[in-house]
Amino acid sequence: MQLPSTTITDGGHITVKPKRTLRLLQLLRPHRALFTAGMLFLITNSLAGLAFPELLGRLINAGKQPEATAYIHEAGIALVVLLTIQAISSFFRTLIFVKVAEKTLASLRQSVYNHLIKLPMQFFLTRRVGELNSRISADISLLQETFTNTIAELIRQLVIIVGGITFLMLTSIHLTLFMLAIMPVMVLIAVGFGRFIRHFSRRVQDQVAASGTIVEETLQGIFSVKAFASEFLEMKRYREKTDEAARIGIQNGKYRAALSSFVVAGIFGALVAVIWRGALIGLDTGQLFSFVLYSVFIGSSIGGLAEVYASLQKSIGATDNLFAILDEPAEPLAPVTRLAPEHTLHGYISFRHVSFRYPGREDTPVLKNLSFQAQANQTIALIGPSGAGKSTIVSLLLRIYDPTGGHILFDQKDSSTFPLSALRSQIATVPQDVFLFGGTIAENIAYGKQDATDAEIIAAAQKANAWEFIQRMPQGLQTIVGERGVQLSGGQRQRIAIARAVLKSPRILILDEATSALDAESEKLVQDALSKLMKGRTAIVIAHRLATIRQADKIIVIDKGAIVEEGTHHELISNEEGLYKTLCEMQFIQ
Ligand SMILES: Nc1ncnc2c1ncn2[C@@H]1O[C@H](COP(=O)(O)OP(=O)(O)OP(=O)(O)O)[C@@H](O)[C@H]1O
Repeated sequence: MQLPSTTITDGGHITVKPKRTLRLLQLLRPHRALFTAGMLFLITNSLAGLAFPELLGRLINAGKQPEATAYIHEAGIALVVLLTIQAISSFFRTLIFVKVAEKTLASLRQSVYNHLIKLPMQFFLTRRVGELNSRISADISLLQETFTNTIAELIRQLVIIVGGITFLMLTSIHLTLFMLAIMPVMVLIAVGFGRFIRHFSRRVQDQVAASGTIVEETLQGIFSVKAFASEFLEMKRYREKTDEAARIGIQNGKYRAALSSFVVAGIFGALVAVIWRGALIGLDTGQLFSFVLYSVFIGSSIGGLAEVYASLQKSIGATDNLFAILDEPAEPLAPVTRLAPEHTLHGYISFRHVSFRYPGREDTPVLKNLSFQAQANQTIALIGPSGAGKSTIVSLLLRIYDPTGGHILFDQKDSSTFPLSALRSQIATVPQDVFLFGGTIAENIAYGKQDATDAEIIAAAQKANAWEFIQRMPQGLQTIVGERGVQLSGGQRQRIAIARAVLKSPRILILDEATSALDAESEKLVQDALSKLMKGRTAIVIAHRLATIRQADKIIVIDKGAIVEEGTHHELISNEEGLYKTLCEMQFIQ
């Protein structure tokens, strides 16, 4: 995948760069008013949290004041008010951030999908679809966390650190500096240590998983284990893996033990040192109490900041991946509402000296200087051995790819002068491997024409010889086809695809004959439907069974990307030396 120039990867580690952070924040732009409101609640919430230790300190000290009861009530009520403000602001802050995150992610999902579906075929050639899909959903979930929590946490922690230090400075600059010299260092060491341990725990889990795999595999393949008498070998392998897991686990335990003593000695030690020093310089109980509480707040915010930074780095990596997809140039597609007269096809097709190499396989010419014509309403059959280049011709016709040499003309005009969507909307394909979507039969037929009425769908199904079997199904047109149409037979799927093409009523028809033979009856139904469909249209037929193309106006024999013969069945069959004759003989056709 082509990554944008701003991506900086350093041994798999992604560093935060301002430009990339900005790109992440730009996603929030449409919701900036709502986001700002959320920010206000967040800041209110953080400030209220900040006042908490101070007020608590006052409450503790209130007993020593001359009119103790009044002071105690005052401080107590102030704390209740504070907690109410905190509760309310916390509610709205969470609500608003979730709203912003959900809206942002929905539009991000939509733009990534909308872009992805418009990317040219060559993008998909080098990527695994499953991987792309899980990548995108993982990256988007990461961003969900960022927009709901991470950004808010970052702000909250900054407010607490800055505000907390200010409060402390007001109490005692000397003690604050003392605290700052030891507390953050201890916290950061603890965070770093914690991360190291987490990495170690992952290694333990991997080892345990590896030993689990041995159990699973050997039990599934227990027959082979016994047949090869390898029980003792497997026992040894399992012992090694589990012993290793135990060894790493014990080592991990040592680090954990060290961390907990460090937390007790280091962090609590730092707190003790602060209280000690504070007592020495004469702070009273209340002041000392709020001082310690602020120190804890600040310490945990510094620790939290390190986590937030790591999580932001991951999100920026995720946005880089998503933006890399968005930065890929898409096909210039636009919805076809009405065909302009100059873009209406009349059915004449001409290949002129067309050459082609697949992107990424530039060293292998697939089509070599290919020229042929199809007059309007003619049927042209493409035949030739497997790998000759027949499907490639179809891909070029649909402009899935553009030729690397030569031209393809529709009605004497270069194919590149037609808008892609306008061109494709006038061509229908009935492919070999019919792909049916998981919806109803009606939806699948209407794929050729989204606004088709039920009557039109039924008429198309009748023309495609599909109506009879659809009618026999309990739910008729509303029958749900299973994933990839598994509940339908090959012949039935083909007839649905034909009905789709009937409904689309294309000017040009591309038929890729199924290689797997249908039974005689299905074959006849499919052939009948196809003959009806081909009438009055230009048809390009990729034929595997030569018996079906005798009536073609022209048969083009392709071998290794070049045309080796061209003519009608009768012309070609009389050439004793020809490839067509040989192929016919192999299929017992006279
Ligand atoms: N996406 C691709 N990337 C690279 N090479 C490809 C790609 N698709 C096909 N090819 C190569 O192009 C050549 C022509 O393939 P094509 O699918 O057009 O042949 P075909 O005549 O339709 O074969 P079949 O009858 O088996 O379907 C083959 O050598 C094939 O390996």
